Amino acid sequence: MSKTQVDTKLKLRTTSLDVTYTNTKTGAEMIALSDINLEIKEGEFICIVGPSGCGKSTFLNTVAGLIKPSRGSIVLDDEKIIGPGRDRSVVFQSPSLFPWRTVLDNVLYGLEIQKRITDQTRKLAEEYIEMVGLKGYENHYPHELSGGMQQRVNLARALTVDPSLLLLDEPLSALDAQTREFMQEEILRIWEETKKTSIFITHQIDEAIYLADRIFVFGARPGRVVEVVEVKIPRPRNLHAKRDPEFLKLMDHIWGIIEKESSKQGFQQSIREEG
Ligand SMILES: Nc1ncnc2c1ncn2[C@@H]1O[C@H](COP(=O)(O)OP(=O)(O)OP(=O)(O)O)[C@@H](O)[C@H]1O
Repeated sequence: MSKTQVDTKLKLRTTSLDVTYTNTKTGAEMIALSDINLEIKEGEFICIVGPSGCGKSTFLNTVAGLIKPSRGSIVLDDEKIIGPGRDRSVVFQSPSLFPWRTVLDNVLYGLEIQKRITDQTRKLAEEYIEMVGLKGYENHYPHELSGGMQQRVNLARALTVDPSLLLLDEPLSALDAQTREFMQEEILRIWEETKKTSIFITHQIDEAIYLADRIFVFGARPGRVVEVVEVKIPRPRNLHAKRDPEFLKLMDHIWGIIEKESSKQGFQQSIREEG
């Protein structure tokens, strides 16, 4: 899907969003997110980057409905988010598959708990298994699959329930570098096919630029959006896009922001090493 084909319908809006964690023993409060005001359009692929501990996962989990905001609101498809819902699927870093279930039964799990297994949804599950490149593995068990294949099963499970919004929290970070690059291409291909609005957290700036329409760069303590970077590299993209001069310019720009934020907050670790 080219940039111009992205529907302009508003998908998600956060308004004055704050999240504060309270230490249950001491009662001490820690502001994890402060005044997040964002808009995401239907069909957009959004990446979130930022220094470690800046609240990326907290943001995703709040959109997932797993964390309650201490102030502000999140509206998805014109409805305020008040808890988890079937309109959102989350893919975490580790595949979290049931070892005693086959690939097909793992993919069907989401539909099963939503009591939506029919001949039609079963067919849909099979189609997603094919889309993620696992046709022929339907009756295999997780231990018979590589890490990359397991994460594909996870992705197929998340897509099969047909969520309105796909939330991905560092889904590729457990993979080796080569598999990760391959999976980045696969994720783009699947996104081009499904056009699912997606929010994807990563520590790798190049991964964010490669995948995203826009990148939300978070700053730390308290977590907030310091810049929204638009990626104008044309789609469809392939790995050659990583050598595009615009790509390298964006890399430098985003590194600059993150390093500045990290040093402001006294983060001594090299963020470059993480990427
Ligand atoms: N359940 C919790 N209770 C208290 N503090 C928490 C809790 N979860 C996260 N935090 C704190 O909130 C801040 C933001 O954490 P979060 O995991 O959202 O950051 P992150 O940007 O996703 O980090 P990373 O990049 O290292 O995964 C951190 O200081 C973290 O220690």
